[in-house]
Amino acid sequence: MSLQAILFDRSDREQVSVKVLDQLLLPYSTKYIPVYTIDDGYRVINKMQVRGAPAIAIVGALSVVMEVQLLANTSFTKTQGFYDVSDFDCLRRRLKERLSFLLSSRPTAVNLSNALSDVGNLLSKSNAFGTFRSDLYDYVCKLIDDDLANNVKMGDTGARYLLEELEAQGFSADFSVLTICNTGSLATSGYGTALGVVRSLWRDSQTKTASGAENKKRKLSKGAAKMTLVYPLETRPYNQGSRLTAYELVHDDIPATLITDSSIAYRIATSPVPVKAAFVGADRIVRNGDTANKIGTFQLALICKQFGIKFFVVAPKTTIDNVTATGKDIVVEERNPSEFKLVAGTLIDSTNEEPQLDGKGLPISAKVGIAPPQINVWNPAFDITPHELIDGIITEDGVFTKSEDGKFNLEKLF
Ligand SMILES: CSC[C@H]1O[C@H](OP(=O)(O)O)[C@H](O)[C@@H]1O
Repeated sequence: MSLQAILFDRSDREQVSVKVLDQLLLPYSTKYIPVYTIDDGYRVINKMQVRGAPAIAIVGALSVVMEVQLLANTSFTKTQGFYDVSDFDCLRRRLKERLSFLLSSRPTAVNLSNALSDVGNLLSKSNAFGTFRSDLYDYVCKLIDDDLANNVKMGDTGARYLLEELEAQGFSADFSVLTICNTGSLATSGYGTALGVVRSLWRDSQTKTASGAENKKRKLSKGAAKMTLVYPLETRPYNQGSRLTAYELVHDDIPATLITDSSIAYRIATSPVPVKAAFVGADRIVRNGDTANKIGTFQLALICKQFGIKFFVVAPKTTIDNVTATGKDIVVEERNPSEFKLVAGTLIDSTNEEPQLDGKGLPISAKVGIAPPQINVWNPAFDITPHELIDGIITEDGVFTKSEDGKFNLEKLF
């Protein structure tokens, strides 16, 4: 059973419900927060209780579904004055304002913007509330289902691509890979993007180790190279690599060693199992291939270049920004200084390293200061990796590499 960031009960399309896993409490507490309105959606996205570009887009769109569901409830509409439900044109205008508000929750990841612009288009073309509500429900279900299917496809495609490259180089031993940020089940509707490739590589190594014809059939490549170790980087903000990616790797029993972002070069130089690739996610890929991703990705790409290690971006087409020409025009979100100066986590008993529990038996959350409160802080959530440092962009439509002039041709994705 994979970890689930979003619980969407769609068994009755007239009465759906949405809950979001509070990722700020992981890995010690599992608590789901109900989402009833666009304000709830804004809050969980903005506070980073839900994270990951695809998951943010899904939760944003689901919060619109929930607010629209409320608007179909007469006992609710009778007691509010915010929406004029008697006139669909007025309702449409109000909902469009609400979409702009929701979009401001996190500006860099393009998936939310793409999804809300699709929802806006549905609104524009609908001429009755009922049709809009129904089209919206169908749209969100497809967004969720496509995301999962595309992740599995990207995972296998990326893994096969690397394994075939290694085979072509005559490399047939065990290897390790690097990954940054949170790109797994918790960041998507399941399986993950960059972590999806890691999952596929691990499945392939297990089938190579196991015997039997059935296992042989499931191998992704003929070669003998096997991924036996993953290095997730701890990753800011909120150390999402250690809280979320490490948690998923432990959950799936994939051998992993967590490292700090500042130890990449030394780890590559000294790893007992050679590092053969880095797989990273993306929050926005623009027309020339420049990619916004979690802060630290750019330095990871530079170090990989120095060591001759392949660097791949893994993202679905919902992460493509087909309007912006280059990375210079991407707006990079800056987080609150307190997210850097204070560390939030679970109180741990230092004698046995077990979480300390409150009267109800629940882990106690705590914040501790790790910097002088007066210090100025620069805390960008993302950086931009120039396309020159990217060897391949893995999408559900295949692996895109650069032509001889050093340029990506991503036209097919636009
Ligand atoms: C499939 S994840 C894409 C992207 O989302 C993460 O951002 P955040 O956790 O801040 O929402 C991270 O940068 C990933 O690469």
